[in-house]
Amino acid sequence: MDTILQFKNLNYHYHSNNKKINILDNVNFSFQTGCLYTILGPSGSGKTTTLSLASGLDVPRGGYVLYNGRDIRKIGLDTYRNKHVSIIFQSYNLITYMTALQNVVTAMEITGVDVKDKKERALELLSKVGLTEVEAKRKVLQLSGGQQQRVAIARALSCNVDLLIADEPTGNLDQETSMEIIDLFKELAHKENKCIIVVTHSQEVTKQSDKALYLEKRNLVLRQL
Ligand SMILES: Nc1ncnc2c1ncn2[C@@H]1O[C@H](COP(=O)(O)OP(=O)(O)OP(=O)(O)O)[C@@H](O)[C@H]1O
Repeated sequence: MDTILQFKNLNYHYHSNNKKINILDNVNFSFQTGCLYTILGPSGSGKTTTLSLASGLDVPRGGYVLYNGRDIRKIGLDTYRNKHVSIIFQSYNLITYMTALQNVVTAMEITGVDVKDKKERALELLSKVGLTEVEAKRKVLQLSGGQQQRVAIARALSCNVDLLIADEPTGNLDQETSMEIIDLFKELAHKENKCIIVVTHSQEVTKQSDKALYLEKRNLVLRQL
């Protein structure tokens, strides 16, 4: 296991009514490949902020986010988001008038991934996440919530990244389907050496992760599982 993502003296605050509100205060943590992490914490504690910083959607007020030892601002936030990290959302964010297959192929075209036969690669990824070819060729709205989240995961995998970041990926799913999605994340971490970071409110999801982090007093604390 190698360190892929590192928070170094990370600070984040915002101003409200001329008052400085601290969200993250000197956070230091290293995330490794081959590991599924969950981040838990009360509403408003800064979980989404943490994911936004990790995925380069926002920049810290102080400190660094390092990807393979390099400050992501030096890599360039657009390049980082395009080539090194994929984000999975609770609401899937798929293009609903397209098929599952078209969604994955379109993502590959946008990120400019270097694959000869994009359709074949997309079908392979959709099969890996548990969708049949018939399901892959259905419009996404004709798929269940769990199947749509699988499409979102296949899309995230299509740009060959080793770092997947998911914000409440099972928030819209029932318990059984949530566990299936978490099993899939675990498999990707353990068999394909991905680093997967999942924000969740669910204790059940947390129990399935390799390492559980809790946002407490503006810091990330490792919790015993
Ligand atoms: N730039 C900003 N301006 C104003 N408020 C902000 C800003 N950034 C974050 N906040 C506030 O900081 C707090 C932390 O937000 P964040 O969304 O990260 O929390 P969370 O733990 O993900 O919450 P939830 O579980 O409800 O999604 C919230 O109260 C949010 O409104």
